Amino acid sequence: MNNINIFSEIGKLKKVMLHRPGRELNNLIPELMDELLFDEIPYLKEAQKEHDYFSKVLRDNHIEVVYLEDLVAEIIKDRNIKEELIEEYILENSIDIEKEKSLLRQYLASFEDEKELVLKLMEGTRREEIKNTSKNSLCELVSSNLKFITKPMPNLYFIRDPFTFVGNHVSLNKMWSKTRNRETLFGKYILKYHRDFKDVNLLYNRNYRHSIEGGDILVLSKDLICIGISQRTNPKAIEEFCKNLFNINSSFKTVLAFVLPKKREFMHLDTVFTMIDKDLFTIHSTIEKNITVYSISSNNGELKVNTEKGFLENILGQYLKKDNVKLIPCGGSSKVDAAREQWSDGSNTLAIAPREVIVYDRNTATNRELEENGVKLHIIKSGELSRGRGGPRCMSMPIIREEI
Ligand SMILES: NC(=O)NCCC[C@H](N)C(=O)O
Repeated sequence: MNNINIFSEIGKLKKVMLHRPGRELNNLIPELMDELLFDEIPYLKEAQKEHDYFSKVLRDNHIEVVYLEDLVAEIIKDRNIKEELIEEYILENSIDIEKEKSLLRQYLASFEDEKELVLKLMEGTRREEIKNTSKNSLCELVSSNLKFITKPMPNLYFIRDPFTFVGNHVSLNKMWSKTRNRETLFGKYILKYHRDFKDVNLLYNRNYRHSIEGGDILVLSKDLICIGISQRTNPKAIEEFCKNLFNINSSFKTVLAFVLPKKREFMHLDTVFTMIDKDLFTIHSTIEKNITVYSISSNNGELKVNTEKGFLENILGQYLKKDNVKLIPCGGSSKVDAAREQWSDGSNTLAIAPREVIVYDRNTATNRELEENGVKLHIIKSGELSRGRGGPRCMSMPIIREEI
């Protein structure tokens, strides 16, 4: 089997990448909440406990768990790569003051331990960590009142979004927000230098103009991918992704593009729709009623786009060659439970095998519906992790799944 093998959302999961929430969460402050895409401040110690339990459930089910921070630490053992990463990180954080840049460079280079350096880049640097006593220019005077030299990256534990393994390939995503595009730098480095990933073909690149995020990309079968046209993913990016996908010698024949409301609570397709089995999905009812779906395929090297007609079950059934596709409503039949539980990622399940999923404990109505449909649940705690607006699927990046 290849180093990367993702031809469904449900094939037995063999290897997955995570990021353990770190001190970046301790750098969240109310005035930066909107910019950093958080609604609340999670309690780090509990968030780590919950995340460690998530990781244990995966390992107890014979899934190899690798951490992004360890992969990056491995490659920066090479001093040249370490320097290159520090330079690019400084550039991406748009620091205008030369003196500050050079102090930050020295500070970061002083981290001997590679993993500590990676965790520091993720955490951000508070102004008090580096003393720049000179206040000669207007920029220096103004920035002396700012709390951070580099801001934290608190969304990194939603590792689903910055890059996405598809088939034997990868999409290094261009993120909708400036803050999250910094996260894709770690993806860039492992895809460029890590022995397990450096020969993988790119379906998209972080320096492309239009945004596409991993939460919008769902690989349903070796033929079919679904992508959300969402707050975060632009139709132009989907066209470029499709061109590359169809040009590369891959098995995929069709991409279904789902039009989503451009709202924070539905920011990605996987906040409203996930795959549980070959013919079973979760859905949020607001989406199901109004959804427009376009199919994209390749016709003599050109993209061919059609508007699909009919119910979502039937559209999916047609492309998956299944007669009875069933959609399980998030929150069951209650509109109140549906709205509450979608907000806390009730629809954001992570399948570790067909009809076997990891879910948050708090979404009791959705979990009941899933069990009534014969789905095996692995329930994890969610008091702190859910505060970032992402669930088990958002917190995982599958690398290898068995084919189904
Ligand atoms: N795939 C996902 O839906 N990921 C959740 C991302 C949550 C994060 N706070 C964000 O706004 O980007």
